[in-house]
Amino acid sequence: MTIRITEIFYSIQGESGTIGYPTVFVRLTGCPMRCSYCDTAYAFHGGNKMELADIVVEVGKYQVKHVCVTGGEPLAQPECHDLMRTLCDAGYKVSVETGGAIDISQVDKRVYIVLDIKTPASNEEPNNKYGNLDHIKASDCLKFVICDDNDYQWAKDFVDQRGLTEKCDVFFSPSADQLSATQLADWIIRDQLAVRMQVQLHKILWNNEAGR
Ligand SMILES: C[S@@+](CC[C@H](N)C(=O)[O-])C[C@H]1O[C@@H](n2cnc3c(N)ncnc32)[C@H](O)[C@@H]1O
Ligand SMILES: Nc1nc2[nH]cc(C(=O)O)c2c(=O)[nH]1
Ligand code: SF4
Ligand SMILES: [Mg+2]
Repeated sequence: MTIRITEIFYSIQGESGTIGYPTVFVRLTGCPMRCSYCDTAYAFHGGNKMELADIVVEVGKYQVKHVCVTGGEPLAQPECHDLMRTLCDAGYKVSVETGGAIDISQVDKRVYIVLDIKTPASNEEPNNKYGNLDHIKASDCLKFVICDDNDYQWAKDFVDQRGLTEKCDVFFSPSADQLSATQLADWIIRDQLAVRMQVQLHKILWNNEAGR
């Protein structure tokens, strides 16, 4: 079984609930979406087909507990499920970053799902598969990348109306170079939201899109 891979690298997790852990990133190639702010457009095309067994060998070169399966859109390749299952079986703590346009119901229950809900300014909000919310575990998380004040209001209302902070962690993150982190923090405090503020740690540390 082969999977198209853009890169496998070791860094510090810069996002979501596992932020700060040394992590191996497996970045799958290809994405059906085109978010306005996407910092990973280099993963839309290209990459190399790799055997699942060779991916596991590459990950095994690092002394690490955490593996983050990302992209592109990792779930766009159905073989991603075999990869995640194999990594879980090997004892890794596996997370998957998904943009929410593809069904998550078949994701292995041991995997920590980071489900991005696309906002209006991403231009991909119509592609959110809202049925995915029914498959989120209490240990998973939801994430909103906020581009402007309209996105903030939209995300706030979305979370409020569905009581999402009662369901799992909810992250609000500013779109890099588009919305100031301080502005987003001020809005969250003003409205006393029960969400978790997040900035991409790797961009602070290395000022690049991946941190590798
Ligand atoms: C590159 S995506 C890959 C996984 C999946 N396609 C998704 O969108 O969740 C990983 C994460 O980076 C976030 N991201 C991409 N570009 C960003 C930017 N310019 N500022 C902040 N977060 C960004 C995405 O919203 C997503 O949560
Ligand atoms: N350091 C680092 N942390 C990350 N967390 C999620 C990433 C992603 O691109 O999905 C990412 C990434 O690209 N680099
Ligand atoms: S879904 Fe993820 S990889 Fe695809 S365009 Fe949006 S941020 Fe980029
Ligand atoms: Mg990234």
